[in-house]
Amino acid sequence: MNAVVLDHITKTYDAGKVLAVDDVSLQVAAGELFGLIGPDGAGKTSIFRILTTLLLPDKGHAAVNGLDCVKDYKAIRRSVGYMPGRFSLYQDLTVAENLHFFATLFGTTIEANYSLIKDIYEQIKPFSGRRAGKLSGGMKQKLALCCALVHKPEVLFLDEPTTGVDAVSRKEFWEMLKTLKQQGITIVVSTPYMDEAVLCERIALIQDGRIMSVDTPAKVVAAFPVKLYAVKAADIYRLLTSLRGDNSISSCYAFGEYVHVTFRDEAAHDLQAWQQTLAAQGHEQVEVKIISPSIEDSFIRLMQEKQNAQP
Ligand SMILES: Nc1ncnc2c1ncn2[C@@H]1O[C@H](COP(=O)(O)OP(=O)(O)OP(=O)(O)O)[C@@H](O)[C@H]1O
Repeated sequence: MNAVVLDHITKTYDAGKVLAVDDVSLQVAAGELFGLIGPDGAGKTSIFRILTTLLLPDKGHAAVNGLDCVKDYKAIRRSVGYMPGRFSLYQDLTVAENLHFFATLFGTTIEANYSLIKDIYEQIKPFSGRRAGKLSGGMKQKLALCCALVHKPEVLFLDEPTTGVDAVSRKEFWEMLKTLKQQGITIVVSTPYMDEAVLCERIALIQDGRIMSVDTPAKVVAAFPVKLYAVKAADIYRLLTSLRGDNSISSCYAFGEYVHVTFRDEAAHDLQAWQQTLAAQGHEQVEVKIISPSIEDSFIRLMQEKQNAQP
């Protein structure tokens, strides 16, 4: 069964002036760890708010566990956990008080479902008397996750849970999600970090309210239609400027210390000859290689294809 269904969902704001979600359809299977991947303003929060019954769509239907997000909102609210992008915690309440508060809201107790949160809560238990406002980002994130889990939800919605959190806490967080998944919970998580996409079973790449691709991370990357090259030189800015002036190049963008390049034609490009051409143009310490695309490369490619398709 599908745990989450979006069927041609559209959402606008400001009397239709802002199109936040544009005819989105997708399904998440029960027990899946599904990622909604896209930059700020892509429409991720709007989708989460529709699925958690906090926002009405303009058009389309949405369902969670077979329940309609409009008609069955009360039943959905009981059966889902939601960790909003900006922390949902009460800053003046302590760690223990926050957790107790959320348990009481759902008519349960911390003890009733303690096995589900135990591994996560044990990590913040030494600070149980500390006010939430005085916790580090990583600890707030763990507490917010415990609060979203305390009523044992069947589906967990996590909106950018790792934004603003340090690298170690991010890694730990994804480990926790894997454990929760093993316990049968369906997880829908959004992130602007493309490197986190590979940690999901399936992903939807979203931009300007539209889904550009839905598949496993491996298949999204495998669908990259052309060869991808990485070029570097001592002066990366100068290199980028001269590559942008080359008509045979279809796309080029800075990517870490390299520039990623695709060509208009798929003829074999002699790496050595290209390196020599760039050196003859005055570029120093030139390095050219063929690379495998990442999710971010796929995202950029799909975005460009979308832009090119626009009239
Ligand atoms: N209440 C609102 N009124 C007007 N415009 C809004 C409102 N909420 C969101 N928007 C706009 O709708 C679009 C989608 O926003 P949304 O918050 O759903 O995206 P997001 O991917 O979650 O990004 P972010 O991480 O920045 O929240 C953006 O252009 C945003 O500015």
